[in-house]
Amino acid sequence: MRNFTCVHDIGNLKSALEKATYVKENPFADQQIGKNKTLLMIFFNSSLRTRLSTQKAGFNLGMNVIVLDINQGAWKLETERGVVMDGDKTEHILEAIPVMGSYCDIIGVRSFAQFKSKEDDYNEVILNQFIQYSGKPVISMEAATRHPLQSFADLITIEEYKKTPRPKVVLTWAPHPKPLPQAVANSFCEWMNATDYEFVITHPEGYELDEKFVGKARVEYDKEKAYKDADFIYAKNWSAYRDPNYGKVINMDKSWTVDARKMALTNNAYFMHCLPVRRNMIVTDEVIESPQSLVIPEAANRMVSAQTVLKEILKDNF
Ligand SMILES: CCC[C@H](NC(C)=O)C(=O)O
Ligand SMILES: NC(=O)OP(=O)(O)O
Repeated sequence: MRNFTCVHDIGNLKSALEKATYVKENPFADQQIGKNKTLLMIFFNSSLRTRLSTQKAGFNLGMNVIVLDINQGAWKLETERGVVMDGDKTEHILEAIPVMGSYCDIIGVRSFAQFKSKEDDYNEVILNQFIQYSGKPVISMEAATRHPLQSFADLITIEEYKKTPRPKVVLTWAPHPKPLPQAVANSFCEWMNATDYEFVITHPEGYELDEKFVGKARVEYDKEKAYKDADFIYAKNWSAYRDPNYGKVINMDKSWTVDARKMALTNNAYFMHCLPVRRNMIVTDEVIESPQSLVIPEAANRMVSAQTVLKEILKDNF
C-alpha cells in the first residue's frame, strides 16, 4: 500500500481485519519496522483522537513522529495556484509540501472540506497535492470527502461487537449548530458498502449524500423505520451536500437527536459516534452514557487502525 485515502487502498477487508486483530493483540511486536523512519503529521484543522492515536501508533512501530499545526506557528499557506501572493499568505503549498516531504518518510494530512468550492473539495485538491508533490506515502487523517482511519476503526469495532454475521447498521444524521463536513458520513458509507452488512442511511430531506458514497445503501427518510431492529446506530452530523445548499445547515430538527425512545425501537443496538460529539444535540446524555454506547472502545480502536495502516505502508515501501 502506497497511500491510504479510502477503503480501496487497504485491499481485502477480511485480510485487513485479520492484520488489525494481530496489531491489537501484539501492539509492540513490530518496533523495529519503523526504526529511523519519520512520520510527519500535518493538521490544517483541530484534532484530539487522530493526533494522539496516530502518534502512538507511530511510536509503537519505532518511528520518530513530528506534528505540525499549519495554522499555529507555521506560515499561512496559499493553496491556490496562480494567485498573486500580496495578501496574508506567506508561503505557497507548492514549496511547503516538497520541503515537508524532505524531512519525513510518511506524511499524514488532515485538511477538511473548506466549502468554498464543492469541485475543489470533492476533487480532494489539497490531499492530492500532498500525494503529487511530497514524494512520500500519504495517509488521510480526514480530508475533504473521507476519513478512512476513522472508518477502519469503526469497522474493527462493529466486527468486535456484532452478535450476528450480517448486522443491521444504521447511519443517522443528527442536528449540529455548525456546518460540518460530509467526510465521516461518506467514509462510513464507503466502508459499510464494502461489507455484507444490512446498511441503512436515514436523514431529513435535503441532506442526501453524494450518490457515489451512498452506493447500494437503503436511504430511509422515516427515522423510526430505520431504527427498527437495528443492531448498530452510528450517529453523525453533516452539512448539506446538494446545491444550492452545499456546506450549509438547513435543518436543526431536534427530533433527530439520538434518544432512548428511538433506541428502544432497535434490537438493543449499540450506539457509535466518531467523537467529538455535542451532547443533547447529536445524542442525549442517557444514550451516550448507556452500556450500549461504544464511543470509547471505538476511539481506542483508532490506534489499531492507524498502526495497521502505518505497518502496511512501512512494509510495502521501505
Ligand atoms: C472526526 C470529526 C471531525 C469533524 N468534526 C468537527 C466538529 O469538525 C467532522 O465532523 O468531520
Ligand atoms: N474522530 C476523530 O477523528 O477525532 P479528532 O477529530 O479528535 O481527531
